[in-house]
Amino acid sequence: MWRRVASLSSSISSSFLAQTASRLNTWESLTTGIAQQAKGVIAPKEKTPFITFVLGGPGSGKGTQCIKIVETFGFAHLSAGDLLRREIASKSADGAMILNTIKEGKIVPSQVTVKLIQKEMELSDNHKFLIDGFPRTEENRVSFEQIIGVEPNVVLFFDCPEEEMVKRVLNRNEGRVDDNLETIKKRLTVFQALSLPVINYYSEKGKLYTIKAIGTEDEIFEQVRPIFAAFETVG
Ligand SMILES: Nc1ncnc2c1ncn2[C@@H]1O[C@H](COP(=O)(O)OP(=O)(O)OP(=O)(O)O)[C@@H](O)[C@H]1O
Ligand SMILES: Nc1ccn([C@@H]2O[C@H](COP(=O)(O)O)[C@@H](O)[C@H]2O)c(=O)n1
Ligand SMILES: [Mg+2]
Repeated sequence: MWRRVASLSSSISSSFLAQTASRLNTWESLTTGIAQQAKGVIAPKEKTPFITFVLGGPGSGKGTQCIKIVETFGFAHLSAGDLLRREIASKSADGAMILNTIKEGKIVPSQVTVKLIQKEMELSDNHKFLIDGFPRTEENRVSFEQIIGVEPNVVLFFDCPEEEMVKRVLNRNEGRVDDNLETIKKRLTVFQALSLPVINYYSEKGKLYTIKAIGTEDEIFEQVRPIFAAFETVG
């Protein structure tokens, strides 16, 4: 588990703690922070996180390609949509609000989604994360930076024509409440208005890798593979 109770000795000097705190890498902001480290409550994670945001319109094939990335490169896959659907299924306090938002093809308040992602990251033993379907809006993006305190290393954008996305979603057959023509149209509008600006932001930052998301699943993965292979070589 990422967040472990540490057995740091209470006899550790304050100067040592100050030095340690100053060396803490970005991992620590995932937890409740340096203050708790200094109190000896939480042990730092050994490895720097490697974060990939996976973006693209509804049905562009994000989830499908994430499965292949996990199999090939050993990432932990955190799908924002799956985490939200799990909240609905667990009948949590936010469940009804999340269900209505998803049915409307709108975006759940960032605080809710980021907290779910944060919890999963903390529970994971992995340090390589694929965060699928997030950030969907500038608000999502800023909220992640503020709460988690890290930026992505890589941003993948699955670029797919609208008619292909609609066809795939309508054929998905997984019983999702948003897989109907009415909601898909709304989701496509939200994607254009709110998600494309986030994609442009990462393009300007030089972090964006655009994948032409047409062809077979294997053909598309052959565009994805070299991106992660290059990072593996770097170390
Ligand atoms: N290259 C492909 N060719 C044809 N169908 C595909 C391809 N990739 C994925 N699919 C199918 O399209 C549907 C949507 O794919 P997937 O669920 O991966 O998309 P997504 O981007 O995660 O969508 P959403 O944002 O709605 O979760 C699935 O039924 C999947 O099996
Ligand atoms: N960052 C996000 C991600 C998703 N949602 C809501 O969930 C719906 C389904 O998401 P998928 O990634 O599984 O397609 C999406 O349409 C949103 O309603 C969200 O609010 N914020
Ligand atoms: Mg998906």
